[in-house]
Amino acid sequence: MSAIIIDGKKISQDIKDELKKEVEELNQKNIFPGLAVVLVGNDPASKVYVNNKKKACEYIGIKSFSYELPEETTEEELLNLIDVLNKTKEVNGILVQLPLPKHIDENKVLLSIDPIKDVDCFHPYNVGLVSIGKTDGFLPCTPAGIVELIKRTNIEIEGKNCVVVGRSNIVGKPVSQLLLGNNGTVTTCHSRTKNLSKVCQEADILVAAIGKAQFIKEDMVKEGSVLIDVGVNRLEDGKLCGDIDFEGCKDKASAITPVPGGVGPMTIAMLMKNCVKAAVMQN
Ligand SMILES: Nc1nc2c(c(=O)[nH]1)N[C@@H](CN(C=O)c1ccc(C(=O)N[C@@H](CCC(=O)O)C(=O)O)cc1)CN2
Repeated sequence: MSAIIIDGKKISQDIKDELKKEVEELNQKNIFPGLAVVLVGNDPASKVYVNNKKKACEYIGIKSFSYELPEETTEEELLNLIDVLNKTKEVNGILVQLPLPKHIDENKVLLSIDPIKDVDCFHPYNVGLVSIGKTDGFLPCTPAGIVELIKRTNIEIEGKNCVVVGRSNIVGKPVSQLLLGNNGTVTTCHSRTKNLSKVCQEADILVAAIGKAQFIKEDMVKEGSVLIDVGVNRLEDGKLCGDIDFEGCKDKASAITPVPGGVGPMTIAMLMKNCVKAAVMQN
């Protein structure tokens, strides 16, 4: 069997085009969405992601306010900036790029963002809303991107055995919640899960968010399953790869996301969607 390669680049471009139109209509009603993008430190990957977010804003017509702060920025300075952004009317969404430098308490920072401007959907208030099935507000970007990829490929989630490998706050836990909200039967696995291979072999939809290059091998996946790869790992030769052994699994799956060009671009598209939603909610 030859799997459908789910094209995250194309689907994310479709979403950005839809949002561009929506923003043009909002502008007619004097609504001008704005996003504050905050980067602390010198992490090279974070710099790339932040630049891509600013480019996406420009394409869609969202005004971006950029704050690139030095590595030595104190927690208090960052909290003060967020306080100002919380009160700035032109800023509808606040994004603090993660990871933050070690001396800054990430939870404290995420808690300080006004939930109505929390376009990453990291604030416990918004996380709570998603967990009780309220999905008309902000949705967590990578998890919502995964669900969107599945739906736009016309794959049914309802009644499917969904296995999520990874339990991070950014991906594993929230994607499990969203799949459950879509009536999937969800198992969340982690480093202490017993018989992981056996659990994965039962998956109709397998989401790999482990952070280990090519961890999911062909013998761990079911024939005809849908494989979603959240990993972004760099191999010794400098090439990017996911948490799934793409070459080994692609002929066994019915659909699979590549890395790069699968889930990654969807994270930014869904962030943009939340920004537009934020502007609408605040007006
Ligand atoms: N505040 C946030 N911080 C972080 C998030 C987040 O959603 N909000 N997620 C990740 C990083 N991230 C977005 O910020 C992100 C990661 C990867 C991609 C992406 O498009 N990946 C490409 C490959 C990229 C490359 O060439 O290196 C792909 O998979 O095709 C986009 C966004 C952690 N921090």
